[in-house]
Amino acid sequence: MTQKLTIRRPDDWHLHLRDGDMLRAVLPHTSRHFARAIIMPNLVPPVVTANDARAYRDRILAAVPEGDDFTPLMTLYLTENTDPADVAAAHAEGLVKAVKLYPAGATTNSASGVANFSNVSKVLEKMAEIGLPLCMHGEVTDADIDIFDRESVFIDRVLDPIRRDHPELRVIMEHITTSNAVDYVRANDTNLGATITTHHLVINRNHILVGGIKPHYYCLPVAKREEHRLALRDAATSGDARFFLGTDSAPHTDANKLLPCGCAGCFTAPNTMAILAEVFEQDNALDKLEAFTSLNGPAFYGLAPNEATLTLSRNAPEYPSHVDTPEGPVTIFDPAMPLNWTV
Ligand SMILES: NC(=O)N[C@@H](CC(=O)O)C(=O)O
Ligand SMILES: [Zn+2]
Ligand SMILES: [Zn+2]
Repeated sequence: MTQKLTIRRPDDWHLHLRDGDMLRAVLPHTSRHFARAIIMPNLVPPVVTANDARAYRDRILAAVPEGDDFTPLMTLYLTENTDPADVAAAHAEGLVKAVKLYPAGATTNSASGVANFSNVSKVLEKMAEIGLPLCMHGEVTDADIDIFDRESVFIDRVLDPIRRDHPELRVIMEHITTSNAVDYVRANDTNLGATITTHHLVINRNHILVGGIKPHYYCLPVAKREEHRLALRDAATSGDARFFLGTDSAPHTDANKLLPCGCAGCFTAPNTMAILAEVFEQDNALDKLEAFTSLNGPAFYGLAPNEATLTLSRNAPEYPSHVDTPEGPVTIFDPAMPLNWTV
């Protein structure tokens, strides 16, 4: 039995760090294990312009604990008023690594997102031309579409048309949750990748709803049926370079989670690597963990993998149930299974 596993230091290709006190409280849980992360721009107000991204990057860098080596990879929040020239300048100076598309109203802080996709075609054209990837929260928001179908409908109605209009555009389907998304990625070999979260490899919708409602398992896109979780497991552990880790670690205080209308998001930064080692071992794929966490993502983004390494050893990890922040406690994702690997 493998007792130790050394892999290149991982990166997180989808991360929410928030701002201010929350940023300072949660960032160390990422920078301890991860060398880089794609930083989501859904602050209030959102990170829309190159100037916003520069200022946010500097606040993140100021919060990195001494001794940790962490590089935030910034993104811009796409709005219908986004200026293609501002995006191109931010890319040219190396400031941003992607632009993020939120359908208006789809998720946390997405009110400024895109309602009419034809209004962003000039920006997408520019991004295709300069090779700047588009990260997508892939869910439609139509009231008449069932929440469990919103990802698969998005693929047909939004994603596929955008890719046909802009075949050179590099697209990342973020936090995929369905076999439909896995199949779509597998059927397209150019300019398309997908991130998969830690929690969607572990939970299905029963975890949220059986035996009482479990707000800490509520995130968006919402977890689906078991067959979809198994499809995600198969994709993540296959070594297929189009699939890579984006934790979507999304801290909300317990006070904001445990409400009649609670926030969506799972906070997985502290125990993600321990959980993933468990998941990959269960699927006899420990040898594919490095590809998923440390190789496929950089390759898609055209970056070199990290030189530094991270070692996991066979020991039950110890971590608290929550992280204290000045805004209140933030509960750490409970994988609901014993874990046997420690970083
Ligand atoms: N995933 C979530 O459930 N929540 C994210 C937003 C997002 O990634 O959609 C958040 O910012 O809280
Ligand atoms: Zn999202
Ligand atoms: Zn997210």
